[in-house]
Amino acid sequence: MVTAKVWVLKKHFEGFPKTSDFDLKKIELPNLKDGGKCSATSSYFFRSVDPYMRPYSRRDMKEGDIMIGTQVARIVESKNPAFTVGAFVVARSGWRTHFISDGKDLQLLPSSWPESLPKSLALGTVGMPGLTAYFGLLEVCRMKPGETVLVNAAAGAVGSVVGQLAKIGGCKVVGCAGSDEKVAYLKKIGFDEAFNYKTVTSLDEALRKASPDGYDCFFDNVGGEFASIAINQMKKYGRIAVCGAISQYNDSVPQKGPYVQVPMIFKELRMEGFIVTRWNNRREEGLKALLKWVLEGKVKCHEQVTEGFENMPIAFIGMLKGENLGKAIVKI
Ligand SMILES: NC(=O)C1=CN([C@@H]2O[C@H](COP(=O)(O)OP(=O)(O)OC[C@H]3O[C@@H](n4cnc5c(N)ncnc54)[C@H](OP(=O)(O)O)[C@@H]3O)[C@@H](O)[C@H]2O)C=CC1
Ligand SMILES: CCCCCCCCC/C=C/C=O
Repeated sequence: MVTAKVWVLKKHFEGFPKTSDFDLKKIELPNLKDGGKCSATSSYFFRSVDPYMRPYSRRDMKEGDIMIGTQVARIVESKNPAFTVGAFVVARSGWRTHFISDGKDLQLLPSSWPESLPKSLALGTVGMPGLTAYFGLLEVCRMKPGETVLVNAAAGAVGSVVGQLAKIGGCKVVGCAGSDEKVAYLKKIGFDEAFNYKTVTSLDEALRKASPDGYDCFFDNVGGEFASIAINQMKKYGRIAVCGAISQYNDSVPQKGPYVQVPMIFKELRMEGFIVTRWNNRREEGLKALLKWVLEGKVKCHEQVTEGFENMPIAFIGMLKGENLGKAIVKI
C-alpha cells in the first residue's frame, strides 16, 4: 500500500488563483492486482504547471477534484507489458506524487531520448508546448521563409519555441515579453527584435518600430488588448494563430472590444483558434523534429524550476503572474 500526496481544487478560482483555493491531501493507493495496470511514481521527477489549467479547471473540474496536469514519472511496478518497470512516461495524472494507471493516459518518452538530456524537457520544448509552437506555426500560421512573425508571451514555454522555429524557417521574428531580463533572453536566443510590453510608452509604436512593414504572421498567446492593437499592424492576407488568451483567463467580467471585424475585412486576414491535440496523430513527427533541433543546438531551452511538491500552487500562480522564464516546472 502506498500513500500518495495530491493537490485538490478546494474552491473554483475567482479572478486570480490563490493558494487557499487548493488543498493538499493524502490518499491510499491499493496494491496492484489487475492485469493491464501499472503504478508510477514521480518522486524526484518533474511536474508541469501550465496556463490551460486555469480555464480548463472551470470547464472540466468540480470542487474537490484532483488538479489536472501532466508529469514525467517512472514506472515502479507493472502488470502491463507496454510499460515496464524503470520506463519513463509523460503521464496525464494530475497533481499527485504516485498513481495507478491502465496506460491510456501514459506516453513513453521517445526511444531516441538521450540519457544526457533532461527528461523535464518532455513537458516543455520536446512536449506539449513545443508541439503547440510547431503545429501552430506550420499548420495555422503557414509561415513561409522571408515573412515576419510576431509572438507575445515570447519568453515562455510556447513563445520561446515559436520564435526559434520561425528563425529556423527563415523568418524575421519579433517577440514581446514582460521584463527586461526576458527581452535580453529573447535577443540571446536569436529573436531579431524584442521589447518589454510593460514599459513601452505605446505598444502600437513599439510594434511599428520593430517591423515598419507590418506582420505576416501573429502567434497570439495573450489575446485581449495586445491582440486588438497588433491586428491593425497585420499585412494584407496575414495569418493569426489564436493559441492562448492568458490576459483574459483570470477575468471575472469579460473584457469588451475593440472588435476585430474591420481590420480582418480590409486586410483580408485569416484568424484561426487551435488546440494542439488536433495533431495528436502527428505527435511523433513533431517530437522527433523538436528533439533533433534541441540536440543540434538550434533550439535552446530554459526552465524555471520550483522545488517541492508542496509548492505546486505557488509555481502555478507565479507562472500566471509572469515569474517564469521558459517552461515552468516543479521538481520533486
Ligand atoms: N492552444 C493550445 O493548444 C495551447 C495554448 N497554450 C497557450 O499558450 C500561451 C502560453 O502558454 P505557455 O507557453 O505554456 O505559458 P508561458 O510559459 O508563456 O507562461 C505564461 C506567460 O504569460 C504571460 N502573461 C501572463 N499574464 C499576462 C497578461 N495579462 N498579458 C500578457 N502576458 C501575460 C507571462 O509572461 P510575460 O512576463 O511576458 O507577461 C507568463 O510568463 C497561454 O495562453 C496558453 O494558454 C499553451 C499550450 C497549448
Ligand atoms: C489533463 C492534461 C491535459 C493535457 C492536454 C493539454 C492540452 C492543452 C491545450 C491548451 C489550451 C490552452 O492553454
